Amino acid sequence: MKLADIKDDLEEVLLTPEQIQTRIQELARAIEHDYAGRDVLLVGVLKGAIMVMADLSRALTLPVTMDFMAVSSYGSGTRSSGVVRILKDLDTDIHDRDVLIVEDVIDSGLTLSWLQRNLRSRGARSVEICALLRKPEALAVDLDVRYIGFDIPVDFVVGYGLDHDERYRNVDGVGILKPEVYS
Ligand SMILES: O=P(O)(O)OC[C@H]1O[C@H](OP(=O)(O)OP(=O)(O)O)[C@H](O)[C@@H]1O
Ligand code: HPA
Ligand SMILES: [Mg+2]
Repeated sequence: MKLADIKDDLEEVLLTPEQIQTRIQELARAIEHDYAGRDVLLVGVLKGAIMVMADLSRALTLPVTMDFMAVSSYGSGTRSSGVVRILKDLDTDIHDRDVLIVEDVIDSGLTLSWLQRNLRSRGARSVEICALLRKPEALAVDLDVRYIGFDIPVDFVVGYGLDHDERYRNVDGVGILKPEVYS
């Protein structure tokens, strides 16, 4: 679906598909530079990261391996509960591996703060974060993020993997959801 198909539900368009793809190419160049000659494992955080994972991995000229985790802290609400549950764990042993977590959005930061600590405790050589979006004014924890696509306002956003109650993930860009749609 295109942003235009959900325009009635949107307050405004935040990022067009073109803006997202341009930024993903830039992130890919930075990652290639930093990980040259290393064997990187991309860890996508389901489900939100599916689009970033698909596009970023294909933008890279490095050979990578990919794995996925599913964690949930939101349920169907629009606020993080802070309680992170593993719904699906990695298939990969990450001891001594260079891990790059791929995420769609950093909101409170609670999910990634917990996940980064969890993966580091498994003995990974490095655990860095690449997130397409970050809401600096919503951050509730200090988070060490290596690669960031866009800093955005605190509004609830959907599209390009991001859902509200499981809808809108298949929209090609990112838009701000009208508050009346979720309240
Ligand atoms: O920084 P935080 O406040 O922790 O929020 C960010 C997290 O919340 C969303 O996931 P969600 O739990 O909604 O699952 P989903 O990816 O399946 O939508 C999003 O994809 C991040 O993983
Ligand atoms: O703005 C958001 N949109 C969708 N999912 C989210 N999870 C945290 N913040 C968001
Ligand atoms: Mg979600």
